Amino acid sequence: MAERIHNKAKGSKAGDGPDKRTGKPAGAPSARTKAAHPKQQQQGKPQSSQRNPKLTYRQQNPANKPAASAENVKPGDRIIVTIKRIGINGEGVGYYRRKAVFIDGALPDEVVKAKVIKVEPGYLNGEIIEIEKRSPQRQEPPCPVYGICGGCQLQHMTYEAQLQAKEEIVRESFQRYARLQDIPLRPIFGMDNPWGYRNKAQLQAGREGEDIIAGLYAAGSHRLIDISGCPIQHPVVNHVIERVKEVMEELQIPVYNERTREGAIRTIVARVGQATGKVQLTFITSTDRLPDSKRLVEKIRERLPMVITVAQNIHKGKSPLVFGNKTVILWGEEQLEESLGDVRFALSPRAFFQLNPDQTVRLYNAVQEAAGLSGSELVVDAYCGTGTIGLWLAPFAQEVRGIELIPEAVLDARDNAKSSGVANAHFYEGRAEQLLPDWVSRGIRPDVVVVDPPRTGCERPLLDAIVKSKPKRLVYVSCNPATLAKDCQVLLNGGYHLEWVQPVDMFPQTSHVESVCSLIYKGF
Ligand SMILES: C[S@@+](CC[C@H](N)C(=O)[O-])C[C@H]1O[C@@H](n2cnc3c(N)ncnc32)[C@H](O)[C@@H]1O
Repeated sequence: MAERIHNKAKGSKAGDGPDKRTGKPAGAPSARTKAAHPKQQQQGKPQSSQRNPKLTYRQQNPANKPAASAENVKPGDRIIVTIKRIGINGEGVGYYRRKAVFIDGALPDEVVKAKVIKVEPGYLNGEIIEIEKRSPQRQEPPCPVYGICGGCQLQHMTYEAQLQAKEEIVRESFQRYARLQDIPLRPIFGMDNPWGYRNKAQLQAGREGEDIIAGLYAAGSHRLIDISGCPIQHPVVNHVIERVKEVMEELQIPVYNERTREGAIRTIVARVGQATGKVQLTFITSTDRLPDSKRLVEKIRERLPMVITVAQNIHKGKSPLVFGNKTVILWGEEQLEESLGDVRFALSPRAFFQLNPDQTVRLYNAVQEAAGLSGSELVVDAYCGTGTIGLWLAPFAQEVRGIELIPEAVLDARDNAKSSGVANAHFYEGRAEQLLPDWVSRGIRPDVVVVDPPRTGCERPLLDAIVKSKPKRLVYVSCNPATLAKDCQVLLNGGYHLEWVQPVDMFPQTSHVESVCSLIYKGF
């Protein structure tokens, strides 16, 4: 089922949508009635100032009897919660009779009346019914599909408050998981303009009546939400996506239907080069043949002069990966040129590249500072992806060795080294938790190790090999403060000292926060 919601907020059936956590209908409002969505609710009523402050909430609201104790709480109960902080997924976190309550769309210092929707031994999930006391940090989210498309979690919060919340998330994680009460936390690197920063859109194609739509599935469902003019997407990318939809509609290009397994185009991917403004456009198809591809390319070339590549990637299977293995260039250049600082990249349609280039430069500068290179060091870049961090550091080191699991990413890393003229960086395919211990057992002792693992953090054998080989500096880059703090605790127990933690806001309006940790080996 597909749904189209334009900036002008056409009618929608979003109210049937499931809740992110439960997958059950959550009564999310349509774009037309968006002010009613918890994340978009502007003012709770009645005003707490109109009440008799001497009466308890229960005395003032006899009909809304709160549940007797946290143990007896059941789904459907109404509870009053004061929100203490923003949780790792962007939800408001408060306590009901000492039990944690997670409430989507609630902000710190707000008092909310919530319906309990899930009861677990350690926590409750609630849904806002009414905001009793509203935070001054609450704002009207600019996006008409906010709270429905699931891409952003914090648009209902001022940017300043988002940054503060992200610092708190990092601090809280170290307190909770590393038992460090007072960490050397630097102020987060925020963006001057926290909108329009994403250089790539990857949108599912669908149909609504005669219209072609492109968007994301509503969280936990197969309901496609059309996204027009996404405010965190680069404007050129938004423009390209809109024109491409028009051309597909004119030519009646068949889009893939998940249910019937008929049609061709599954996903539209548009990536803009930050330095050039040129766009690489890829159609991911479920079939080898893309119907009417010649006229499709012609019309795109006529209307979108910034597009320098039209590629087709074939993904026939059911795999959850977005791209298939085969890519054909239908017209134009094989690769998109991109650069970060002085490092140049040539990106094939499937190649991974950071989505926020400006903040990536700030992130990598922090990594470079933490690495403290003098030119004589052997640096290991574990979990290196397409080699971006290793290539950033290579001019300041004797040698860089990157380790990456995905073979294509290793090939891209080697290509990127070539196109940037970097001769002292070598990239190895394998598991960091196997290759590094193996190197250490063969007497290879890195001076600096950089780790940038997936959200799950580093595998224990890797941490053990680091502690065993004692590189003088360890740089931990992480997109998950919880696993970062847990892994840091292992390293601190192994003789490392936490010099500083630098959070970086790579994805404004979302709850994600990236951090760089500088750790120095001091022994005991
Ligand atoms: C967060 S990304 C980091 C990418 C890169 N450092 C960058 O800045 O673009 C994590 C990378 O680790 C890779 N990976 C996942 N598990 C791995 C493992 N056990 N050993 C080596 N690489 C792994 C993933 O394929 C992915 O490219």
